[in-house]
Amino acid sequence: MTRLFNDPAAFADEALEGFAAAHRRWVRPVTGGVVRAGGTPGGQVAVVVGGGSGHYPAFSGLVGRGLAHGAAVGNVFASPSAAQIRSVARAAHGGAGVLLMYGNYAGDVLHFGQAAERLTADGVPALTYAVTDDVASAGPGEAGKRRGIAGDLPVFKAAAVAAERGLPLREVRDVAAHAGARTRSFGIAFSGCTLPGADHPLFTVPASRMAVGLGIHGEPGIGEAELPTADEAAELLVATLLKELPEDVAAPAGQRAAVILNGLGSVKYEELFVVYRKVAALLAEAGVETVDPEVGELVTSFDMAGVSLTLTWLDDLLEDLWRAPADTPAYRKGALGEPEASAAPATPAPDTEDEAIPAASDASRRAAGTVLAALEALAATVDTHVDELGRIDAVAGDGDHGIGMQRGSTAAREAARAARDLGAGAATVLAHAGDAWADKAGGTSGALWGTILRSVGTALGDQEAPTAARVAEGVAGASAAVQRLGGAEVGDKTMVDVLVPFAAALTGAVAAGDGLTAAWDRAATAAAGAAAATADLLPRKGRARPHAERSLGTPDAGAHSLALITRAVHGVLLDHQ
Ligand SMILES: Nc1ncnc2c1ncn2[C@@H]1O[C@H](COP(=O)(O)OP(=O)(O)O)[C@@H](O)[C@H]1O
Ligand SMILES: O=C(COP(=O)(O)O)[C@@H](O)CO
Repeated sequence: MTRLFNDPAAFADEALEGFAAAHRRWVRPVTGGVVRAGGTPGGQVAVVVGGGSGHYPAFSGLVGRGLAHGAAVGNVFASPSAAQIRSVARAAHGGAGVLLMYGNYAGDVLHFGQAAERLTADGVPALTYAVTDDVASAGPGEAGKRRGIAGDLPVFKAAAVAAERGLPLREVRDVAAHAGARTRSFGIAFSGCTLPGADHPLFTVPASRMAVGLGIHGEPGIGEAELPTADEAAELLVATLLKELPEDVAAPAGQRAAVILNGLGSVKYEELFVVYRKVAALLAEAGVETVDPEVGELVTSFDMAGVSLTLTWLDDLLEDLWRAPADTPAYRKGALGEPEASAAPATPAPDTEDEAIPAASDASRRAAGTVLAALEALAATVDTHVDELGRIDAVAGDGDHGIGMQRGSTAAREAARAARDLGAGAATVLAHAGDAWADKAGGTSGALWGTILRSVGTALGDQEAPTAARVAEGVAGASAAVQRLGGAEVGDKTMVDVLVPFAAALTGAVAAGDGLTAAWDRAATAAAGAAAATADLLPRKGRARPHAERSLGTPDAGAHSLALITRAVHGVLLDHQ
């Protein structure tokens, strides 16, 4: 239970503010996260890590010498936005490029990928690496789909030490990939976490049972079993990881491994030690030499009761990098010499970039009023359904869809209003709204909704009066852009299952001669049907994928919210026709 909070929507920002105030020796706050207080030494690759809030000490607590140069921090259980990541990376840049590192989640992949593209366009060389250590989240044949959990730490550390030793950007990424390929984790949980402001946990486990194969976002495990003793828990964790050796490790005997026994938030250190006692014995029995083991909270999930085991199978290089000293707010080992001189801030992060408002025709400015009304209706419908969207998302996901949509749609409405007040046309109002949505919400839906609004705006332009055909073209463009960006297809149980039939119905009705309002009405009806039909699908993308069976019978959260929004926008079109 999270008891101490103010406005739940401000929780992540306020926690970061307090963290930075408490740890000035190590970190300096910048827009979107924190960087090392002493900066990045000139000519050194900067390793910028990041992810959602709720996982402390990941990610901000891992910034300091011997570990990350900066951390981009998103909302609770939602990836930071591309704008946040870009800002942190520019502040951390020491002149030799930036490696962006994160766990393999849809929102992180989208936003860190977009940030890397924007940084490269800014003249800051940037590469990405997603950690995929959780063996429960996909089979060995699909290792690229696995989530990142406590294995983040050894992989981040290997890359950061390689950067400190002067390796160039590509080689630092190669070291990250090498460490990632040799890192595996597996966990169990006894109760889910409760998000700030929520009155019940994201999942529960019966008292005599445990969830097997936990996630770090309050996702339920992939299975359930009898509650074990501490020794039985250790046996399960060790046996699972010994079955999952990396390709280039033939057998455990004779190997060395970095070991992390990670508490997820409310398992006591003493309990962890009782489990570790057996973990150490079992690894020794298997002939594995443990190197600098860590027992404690390193990647958490609020107050979730759970524990995970991570093994990084070491070779000489990885052992050297794992043993290297580190000095961060939450992770310290060994002794470090005097800090090197930091680079002059090569690419200071702009706090805000005021985009000029391009000239618009009177007709487009009038249309901008309708666009603003549509965004107001959109935000109002999200507000009304925020709890319902969270509940649907919690069935197999992380329960944050309502909060994320609320943050995004509120920011979009405010940005649209400001742009409209400055005389913007329809395209510019939608572009500002889309950027604000992606920036303030982060997460998968933030990136995708930002793209939807921008795509529709591109089709409308700032000069012509929007016709029904242009609106339909814009929606079809948005549908194609979402599929390109997120890689989902119809049938994967995502918002694409609604966006594609919605766009097709709108285009079809307009081509058949319907006016915009009538065509939109038909399309919104098709959207509602398509959203309901996602209840029968098994998810193949996003957070819900590892819990596919559990989601049967419940519609996809993003599909449902999109259908609700299309109906709300129809109300605005009726009023403005
Ligand atoms: N690859 C994808 N393509 C399109 N939509 C996706 C994809 N992955 C997830 N989604 C949509 O995003 C929704 C989840 O949004 P949200 O909960 O806000 O993001 P997150 O999962 O990052 O917390 C899902 O219900 C689904 O509709
Ligand atoms: O949840 C996180 C990011 O993934 P999303 O796909 O945006 O939910 C974050 O907590 C882990 O980085």
